[in-house]
Amino acid sequence: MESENVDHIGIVVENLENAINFYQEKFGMKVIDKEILEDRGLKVAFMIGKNGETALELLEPVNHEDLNNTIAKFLKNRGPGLHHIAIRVSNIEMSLKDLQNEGLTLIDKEPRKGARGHLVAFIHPKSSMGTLIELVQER
Ligand SMILES: C[C@@H](C(=O)O)C(=O)SCCNC(=O)CCNC(=O)[C@H](O)C(C)(C)COP(=O)(O)OP(=O)(O)OC[C@H]1O[C@@H](n2cnc3c(N)ncnc32)[C@H](O)[C@@H]1OP(=O)(O)O
Repeated sequence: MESENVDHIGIVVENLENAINFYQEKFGMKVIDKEILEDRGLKVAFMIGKNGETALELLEPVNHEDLNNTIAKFLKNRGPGLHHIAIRVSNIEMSLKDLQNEGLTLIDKEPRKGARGHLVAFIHPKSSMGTLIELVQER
């Protein structure tokens, strides 16, 4: 399959506003999008630097105590920090088929609507060298 670029790097945080201030004040990054993903129980912010190629996606669970929420569970088990990388592709359905044929384990067999209205799908970290990988197709 072909990748376009690293779309974003997902970082789990304890407190979204504190994390936004940190990346703004220390690294001069700016927020390009902030939303609450009701269906995922997440508050997210995307931040970029001056040239804006690859974004950071900061993720905080709406309810830290809900351990059915993957991000709340991650925060409890591993603490804040790097969570996933997202690779942008032009045809997500074809990329998923290719990766499945290559023997990777798909968490999402079908793409679904993710942040910023894009189509997204995740690959299991156990089949991708220990890193959770998200595919993203812009729409
Ligand atoms: C905003 C929106 C978007 O981007 O548009 C999103 O949905 S973003 C982000 C929120 N959505 C997601 O993350 C969806 C995809 N993620 C998932 O489905 C889940 O988090 C899994 C990756 C399947 C892990 O869930 P599970 O309940 O199995 O977790 P667990 O704590 O029992 O961990 C099982 C094993 O996976 C490892 N593990 C867990 N999370 C990991 C991560 N982020 N990166 C690498 N390894 C990870 C644990 O260390 C453990 O390894 P050991 O067995 O060796 O101890």
